[in-house]
Amino acid sequence: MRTLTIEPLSKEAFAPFGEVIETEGSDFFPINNGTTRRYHRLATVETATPEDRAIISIFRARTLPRPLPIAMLERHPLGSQAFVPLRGQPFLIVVAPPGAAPAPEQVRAFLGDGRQGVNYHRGVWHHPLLVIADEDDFLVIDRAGPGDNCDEHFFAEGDRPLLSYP
Ligand SMILES: NC(=O)N[C@@H](O)C(=O)O
Ligand code: NI
Repeated sequence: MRTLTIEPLSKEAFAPFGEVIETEGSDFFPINNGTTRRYHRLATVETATPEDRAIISIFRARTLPRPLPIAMLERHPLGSQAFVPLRGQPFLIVVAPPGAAPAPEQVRAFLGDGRQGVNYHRGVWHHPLLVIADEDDFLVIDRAGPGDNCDEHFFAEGDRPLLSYP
C-alpha cells in the first residue's frame, strides 16, 4: 500500500486537475471606486447541456478516520465541482487525472491551507470531501441537470493508496 505524499496546493501543481481558487498570486483589478479588489474568473464552472444550471450549496462535513486507505474515487462527467472552505481551516484533496479509470499510481494528494479552494474540472477523479477539523463548512459550486453525474471507481484492496496526515 503506497502512502501518498501530501503536496502543498498550488495553481501549477494542481493544473492537471483544475483550478486553485485563491487570492495569493492571482491577478485582480480594482472595482467599487477602488475600495474592492476583484480577483476575476479564478475558475470556470463547466456544465454539459443547455438545461444544466450552475448551483451553489454548502457542505458541512465531518472528518474521516486517518490514516485513510483510499478505497474509492469519484468523478462528475457532466460538470465541474468547486469547494471553497468557509472556516479558514486546512483540508485535504485527493485526485487522479481524468480517464476511463484512475490508476492507483496516478493518485495524488494536496493540502489546502484554508485560504484556498479548488475547482475540479469535469471528469477529474477525486475523493469526496476530506476535512481535517472535526467539522468544516464549504461553499460548493457545481452542476445540476439531467443524467447521472457521478461515477465511482473502487480500488482493489491491495491497490488502495494510504492517506496519512496527523
Ligand atoms: N456527492 C457530492 O455531492 N459530493 C461529492 O461529489 C464530493 O466531491 O464531495
Ligand atoms: Ni465530487
